[in-house]
Amino acid sequence: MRYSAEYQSKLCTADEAVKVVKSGDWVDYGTFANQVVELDKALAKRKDELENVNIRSAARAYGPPMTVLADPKKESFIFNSGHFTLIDRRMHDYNLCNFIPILFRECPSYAQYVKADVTMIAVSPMDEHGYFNFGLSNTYTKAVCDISKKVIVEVNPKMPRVPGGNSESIHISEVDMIVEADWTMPAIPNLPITEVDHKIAALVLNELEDGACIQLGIGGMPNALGKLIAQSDLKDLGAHTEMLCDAYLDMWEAGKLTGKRKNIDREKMVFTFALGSQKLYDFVHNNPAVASYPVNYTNYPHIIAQNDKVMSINGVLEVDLFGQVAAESSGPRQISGTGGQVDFVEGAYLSKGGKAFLCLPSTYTNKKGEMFSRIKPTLSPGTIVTTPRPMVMYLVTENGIANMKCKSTWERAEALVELAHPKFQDELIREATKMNIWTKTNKKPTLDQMVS
Ligand SMILES: CC(=O)SCCNC(=O)CCNC(=O)[C@H](O)C(C)(C)COP(=O)(O)OP(=O)(O)OC[C@H]1O[C@@H](n2cnc3c(N)ncnc32)[C@H](O)[C@@H]1OP(=O)(O)O
Ligand SMILES: CCCC(=O)O
Repeated sequence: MRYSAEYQSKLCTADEAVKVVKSGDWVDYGTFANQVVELDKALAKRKDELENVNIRSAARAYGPPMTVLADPKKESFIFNSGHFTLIDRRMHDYNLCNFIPILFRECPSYAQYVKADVTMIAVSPMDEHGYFNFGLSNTYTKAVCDISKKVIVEVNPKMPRVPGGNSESIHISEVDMIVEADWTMPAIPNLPITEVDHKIAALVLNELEDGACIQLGIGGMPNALGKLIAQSDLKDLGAHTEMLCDAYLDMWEAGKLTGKRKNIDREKMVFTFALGSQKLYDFVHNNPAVASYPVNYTNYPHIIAQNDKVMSINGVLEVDLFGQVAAESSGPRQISGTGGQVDFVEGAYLSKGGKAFLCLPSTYTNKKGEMFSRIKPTLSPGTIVTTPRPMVMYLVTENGIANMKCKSTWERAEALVELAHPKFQDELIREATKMNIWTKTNKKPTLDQMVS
């Protein structure tokens, strides 16, 4: 094979490869399933030789990195993440991970602001033309490799080779070192579908039409919706999404996802990362029906909007009576991230016939069994707004669906009280009255009083 001599010359052990890391370096671990395993273990072994090495990543799909476990005092390794999964969140709870606020679509362009000394990325085996495919995560991987002083790939035959629109692979000539590995891709179990998920999904289903182009976020509700769509009469749906999850497989297997009515990437399921079951990973391998693109393609609103009837369906944590949406923190506790939420809310709104749905169960029950309303008079102190109120379109709970566009603050409050759990509605009305956004009961001043 043409590139085998070059491959052999760059091939080394993980221990040899990580010698390139120096104290004070920034090391990029990439996103989701492309985060390296063997190189991380090898780097952890250098704990006593290194200090102040910052690791940058987003959305960890495995357990905590060995570099973090080996150095809980953060003398040698400081772990940073631009988006929290359960794993990043737990590390952050224990002060073992920093959060970097990002707009996911902008990540490839952050290359101009960051120091990137070493990038380590898991890839699929090299093809006959000398390319390593990024497999399950296209995201901003190529952009960070492009600016990195050294690039190390961890080649894994279990990483699917995913056809791409662009930036889905790196050529051996751009790689400094190659390490081989054989770990299993992180499979995310299908989240159980609750009755509330099912009710929310059914409300969203009512809004969908033939030819819609679907973006689904993470969680049990999108999976419920995928299953409902699979059983529905809907036809010729398309997929242009940030995350490809198992719900798309359900829709595909039911013959719903033809992509025939898409205006761009016709007949292709477009995404920037895949996260789900091994069945999903087998599905994307060498499959001409899918195309991975970098996140600055999948997530830019003006690109999203080139397809008609874009239906964006994402999860949120809390909403206040003013319609501000919190999807990433509860008080100051970072739970998730902005991710691509605002990208798709805006992209769907701009799409002809498009709709953006932000969905939440009306209540949250904490570990002590106490139940709270997720619709709050005001967001709790410290809670971060993810989608600002003028951008918000449809809000959905198990109790109903409401379009916030063009609604005044009092109309929003009324609609949100309707979406709340009945147990909390009276209290919300009392608070709305105090805040002067409940015109049903508020005594409005007379004109004389107003001008005096
Ligand atoms: C991957 C994609 O989604 S692509 C689409 C665009 N991206 C986004 O929309 C990003 C923002 N959205 C998200 O990250 C998610 O949709 C979320 C976090 C809002 C919901 O995701 P889910 O998986 O349904 O969240 P889940 O119910 O598991 O809760 C996550 C955590 O938040 C906690 N939590 C949830 N609701 C609340 C609340 N109202 N108050 C306090 N904590 C809460 C849970 O206890 C859990 O914490 P724990 O794991 O430490 O126990
Ligand atoms: C890394 C971003 C994932 C998300 O949008 O939720």
